[in-house]
Amino acid sequence: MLEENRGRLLIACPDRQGIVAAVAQFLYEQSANITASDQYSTDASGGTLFMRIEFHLDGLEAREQSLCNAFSSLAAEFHMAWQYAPARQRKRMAIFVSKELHCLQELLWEWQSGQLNTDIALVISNHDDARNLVESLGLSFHHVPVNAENKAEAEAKQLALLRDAQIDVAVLARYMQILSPSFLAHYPNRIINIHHSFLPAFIGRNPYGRAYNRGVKLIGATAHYVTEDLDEGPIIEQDVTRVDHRYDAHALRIAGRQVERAVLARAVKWHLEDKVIVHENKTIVFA
Ligand SMILES: Nc1nc2c(c(=O)[nH]1)N[C@@H](CN(C=O)c1ccc(C(=O)N[C@@H](CCC(=O)O)C(=O)O)cc1)CN2
Repeated sequence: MLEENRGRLLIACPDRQGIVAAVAQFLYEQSANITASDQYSTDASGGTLFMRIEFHLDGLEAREQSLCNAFSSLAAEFHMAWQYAPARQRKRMAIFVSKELHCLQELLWEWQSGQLNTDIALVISNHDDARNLVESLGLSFHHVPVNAENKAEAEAKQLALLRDAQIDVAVLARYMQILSPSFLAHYPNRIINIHHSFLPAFIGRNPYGRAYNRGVKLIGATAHYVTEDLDEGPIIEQDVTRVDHRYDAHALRIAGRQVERAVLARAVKWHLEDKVIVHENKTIVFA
């Protein structure tokens, strides 16, 4: 379907009868055709309604300002928090990586194969290990070393790179530096991290080593939006795989890579397609 004529509306509001009908009627009156619609209510008697609607409208770009102005009246009537996103606007993505490259490789492969509808504007790393891989694809690579002494300066460099590249979303693909609150404030719910455990188990450093010591029978990975609370941001996607007593900590790390890369790729794809709503440190994913 032609992307330039496709728009998306994400809505969250107090639930009551008639909201879905009112939104559908609004789009009908705008001469739009609904191509996908999904909603979820936490509680039909007074909970919160979440909606994701995709629609087709010929000449959308020229009409979207007036459409949004008109929708804002309906949104006010239903006390909606809402977001409009035209499908034609590919999100510009930055990827942060440290020394483990498997998640970066998965994102690059999915992007190359057309699975991820995004422009990878740059890759930033605190190590140089990913340079050859990234530059072999003609992508921009920036080595920004980070240590306890230069953290503020390093983050200032990173933020300048993100600003100049007009980034919409950043992905921490096994990036092993904790981002400061001031850094995060620039990109609320627009930085996605892959944590290499099934959160909330094993928050923080060395989750596989701790999992080994605990004798777990499952290991997992969690993709979440990054917040000040380490590895406690809104969860977007998770998965697990079975392990047993024969796995040492290194074997757990190797087995975990497959889960990490798949979980991150799904989470990033859903974000790029405007399928994720964040509400009260949780997500509603219209996958
Ligand atoms: N503000 C946030 N920053 C980051 C998060 C997050 O949730 N909030 N996730 C991490 C990734 N991560 C686990 O997935 C993680 C990375 C690094 C460490 C850590 O303790 N690293 C260093 C300390 C580095 C520093 O102070 O910056 C260490 O090994 O001592 C814990 C968890 C990415 N950033």
